[in-house]
Amino acid sequence: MRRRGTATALGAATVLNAVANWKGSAFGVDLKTSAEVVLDESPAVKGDVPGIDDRLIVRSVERVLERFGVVAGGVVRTWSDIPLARGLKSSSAAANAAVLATLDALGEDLDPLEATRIGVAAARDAGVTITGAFDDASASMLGGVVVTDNRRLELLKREEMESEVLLLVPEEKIFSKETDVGRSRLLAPVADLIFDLALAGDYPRAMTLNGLVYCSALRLPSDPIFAALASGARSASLSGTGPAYAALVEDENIDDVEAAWLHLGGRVIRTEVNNQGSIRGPGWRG
Ligand SMILES: Nc1ncnc2c1ncn2[C@@H]1O[C@H](COP(=O)(O)OP(=O)(O)OP(=O)(O)O)[C@@H](O)[C@H]1O
Ligand SMILES: O=C(O)C1=C[C@@H](O)[C@@H](O)[C@H](O)C1
Repeated sequence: MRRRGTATALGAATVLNAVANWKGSAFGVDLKTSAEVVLDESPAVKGDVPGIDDRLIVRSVERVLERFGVVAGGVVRTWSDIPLARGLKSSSAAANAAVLATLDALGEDLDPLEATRIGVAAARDAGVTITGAFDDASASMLGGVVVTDNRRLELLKREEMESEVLLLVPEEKIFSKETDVGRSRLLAPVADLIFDLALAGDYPRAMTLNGLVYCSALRLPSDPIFAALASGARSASLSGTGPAYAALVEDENIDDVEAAWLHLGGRVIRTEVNNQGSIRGPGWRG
């Protein structure tokens, strides 16, 4: 038996970080991770991604095999243009791509949210997340903007959103598992208010408030948020646990926001909200 499967999943950016109160909101962006899974009769699943801890993608493949009662080994590989450990959901995209590529190899189908929950369980197994990050995983899988309850693994809302997106990506890496959970959770009552804004569909205001609150909790600079707003961005926030920032920007202001952010150091990526979501089968491959 030798079966090969492929898939491509999205990066995402934050409207509301769920670490404070387990409720989160995020939107898919046009950055991608592709995975290839080759299943065979070898005794174990192995990762082949030089320089990256492969436990997350190996567990993602293993959990899909367990779900279908298949005994197999093999290899999982990924290619990505999502900067790692910056808050842009590289882990959610890697897990989703590995899950979908395994389904592709097996010729099996799962409801997209069930597939997402398998990736979240693998992220917990691999210890790369605080809440399971079902918000990020759903945005990566479904595209558009989502609002979720990460404790109950429930999708509360999803809608399409049209916007250009700018990302400021500092050099430094911050792994989600190392975030300051204690300081974040002190702000849970404020996060509840941001959640109400997100659930009401007021994503820009929710996002900017989230950014100010989490920059303060995590002792990260809020200057990129003010610089983006001063240059005409509709909203800006720290993304996830940082250190990257995301802004929703109208076409005519993109050059100004990009110039303001370039002054702050780091890389600026121009992208847009992706409403299509992750796809199974051959696609983009970095
Ligand atoms: N392309 C990839 N292939 C395999 N594993 C990956 C890949 N990208 C990320 N990962 C896994 O995800 C881990 C990083 O997860 P982490 O949550 O810290 O970063 P992030 O998802 O980019 O940030 P955030 O969750 O704040 O958006 C890596 O250590 C690795 O285990
Ligand atoms: O690890 C986690 O549980 C999370 C990490 C960040 O990406 C957050 O944005 C997300 O809401 C939750």
